[in-house]
Amino acid sequence: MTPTPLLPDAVPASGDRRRHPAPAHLVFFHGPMDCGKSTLALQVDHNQSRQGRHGLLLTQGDRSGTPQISSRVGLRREAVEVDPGTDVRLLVRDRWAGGHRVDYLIVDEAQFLTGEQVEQLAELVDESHVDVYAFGLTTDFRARLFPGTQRLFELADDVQRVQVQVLCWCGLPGLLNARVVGGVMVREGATVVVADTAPAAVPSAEAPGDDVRYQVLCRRHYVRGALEPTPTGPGQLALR
Ligand SMILES: Nc1ncnc2c1ncn2[C@@H]1O[C@H](COP(=O)(O)OP(=O)(O)O)[C@@H](O)[C@H]1O
Ligand SMILES: Cc1cn([C@H]2C[C@H](O)[C@@H](COP(=O)(O)O)O2)c(=O)[nH]c1=O
Repeated sequence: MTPTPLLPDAVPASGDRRRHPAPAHLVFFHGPMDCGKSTLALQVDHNQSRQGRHGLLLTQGDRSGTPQISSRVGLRREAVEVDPGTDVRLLVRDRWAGGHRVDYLIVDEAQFLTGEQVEQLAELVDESHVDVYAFGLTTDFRARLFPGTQRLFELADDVQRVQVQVLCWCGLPGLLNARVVGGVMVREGATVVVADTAPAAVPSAEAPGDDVRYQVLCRRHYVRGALEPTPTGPGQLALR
């Protein structure tokens, strides 16, 4: 953890402790792609702001290509884009310096945070009484924890798997994100390649000109690399 906390000597009226006497929390909601994380992020923001609390929305590499939190349900809200060099404590402090309240943070695409940024979030919770609600992928296309996710698992007060099930093509719950490049499932490449689950053409630095998409699979079909059954592949059909 960083030993030099950016303690807000003059925390503005953000933490009205009479109305919110409970300690602040770092909560992490996680799941595979398309399980409703961004939708939930916007719902949490909506419910918090209805209480008169003031939130700051952060994201990184939203699929829309713009600084916003966008849900496939159709909801979207403007957000502040962060990158691996952003000190989230300074972001909040700058808001306070500008006279804005920040009672809570909504952090979408939290899997892309660095471990240090997760520690900064924990510091905001513990030292400045800012609630943090983070939303992100559990694992990458190699079925390994993202670094930000791992640190959130380690530090969050509360870790919750998003309840909505994404279904593999076989009907079982989908847990793992397959990356599909040019129609083929790949297991090597850059950790971060922003793209959707819908089959749309997205230029990729690692495979220029190829379409990149993701498909959520159950573990068995992820391990076997079975994107879907094909009429010419009885072995794949037999997997069902
Ligand atoms: N037309 C629709 N009607 C109802 N629900 C939808 C529709 N389109 C998408 N969804 C829901 O939105 C979910 C994806 O939400 P989203 O917040 O974009 O996911 P994530 O951020 O986890 O990738 C889907 O699992 C599905 O439940
Ligand atoms: C598995 C995996 C995903 N990504 C990218 C793809 C999308 O842009 C986001 C996840 O978006 P969602 O809101 O959860 O649908 O992450 C990646 O860069 N690397 C991966 O391994």
